[in-house]
Amino acid sequence: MTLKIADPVKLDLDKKNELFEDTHANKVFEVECLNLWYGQNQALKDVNLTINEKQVTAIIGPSGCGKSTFLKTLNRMVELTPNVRTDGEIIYHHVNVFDPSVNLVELRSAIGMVFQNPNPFAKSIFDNVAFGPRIHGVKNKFKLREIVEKSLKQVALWDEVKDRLNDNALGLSGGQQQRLCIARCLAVGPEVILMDEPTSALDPVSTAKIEELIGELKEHYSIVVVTHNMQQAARISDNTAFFLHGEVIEYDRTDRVFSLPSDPRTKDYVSGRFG
Ligand SMILES: Nc1ncnc2c1ncn2[C@@H]1O[C@H](COP(=O)(O)OP(=O)(O)OP(=O)(O)O)[C@@H](O)[C@H]1O
Repeated sequence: MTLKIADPVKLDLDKKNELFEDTHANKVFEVECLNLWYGQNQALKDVNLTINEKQVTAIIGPSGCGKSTFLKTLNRMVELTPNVRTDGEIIYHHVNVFDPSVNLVELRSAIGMVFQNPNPFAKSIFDNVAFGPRIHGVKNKFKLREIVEKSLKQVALWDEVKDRLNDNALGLSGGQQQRLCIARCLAVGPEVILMDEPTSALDPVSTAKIEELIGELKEHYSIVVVTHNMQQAARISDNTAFFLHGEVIEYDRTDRVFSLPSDPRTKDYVSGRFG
């Protein structure tokens, strides 16, 4: 783990967050000078950070600090909100995601998203998982069945639902519905999974299962997770970014953010003094 400058002794602490870089990890995103406005309201301010491949990156911070906005900007879902304006760059595979040539359907398949409240479609368990592949033109029923089985196995739901794949997904428990939504996301073969408070609507047992699943998924996927739960961030993430009023105050290895934060505002937040 090194910083991107030659002489750490001369490190300007204000710049440290922007320069944190794990030189052993490949980058999946390089976010540079990202600003975002909803109408007149600036929600992201000069965000600079790199997100590592096949690691879990946690985004923490008090309500309204821009966590969800940042997450939804990574696959441009934020643009579904009217009057959004951005500047800066998000480099993903050497391409700026804001480039007009970027195909948004492809971008959002490669960078999938799981939301706070499980949101399965009012369709069968099978059809929920097969939905994305069908949109992408997979028609062969054996191929679809293979994708559905693989995706449900990846989220450890297969054994619980294999005998009732035609039942309505809304009959599943909240925790099962959330695992189904993750399976639905995996079925289109993403590289990155964005999770917006994926366990905040779940009971402790279901939460533990999702946390365990996140630990397994990072072997194959890069995961960015917004969480209000600092213990959760500490348990599941490799790196943590602390946002405040739309700015990244601190970004570092999770153990350092929680045990040796460099900014007093991070220290106050992680020790529960505000937020
Ligand atoms: N659709 C929207 N239209 C206008 N302003 C918005 C919209 N969504 C968010 N904002 C504003 O952008 C800022 C950041 O909001 P955001 O939802 O990203 O914060 P957050 O950190 O995810 O909050 P929370 O933890 O409460 O979910 C806030 O000032 C919020 O009011």
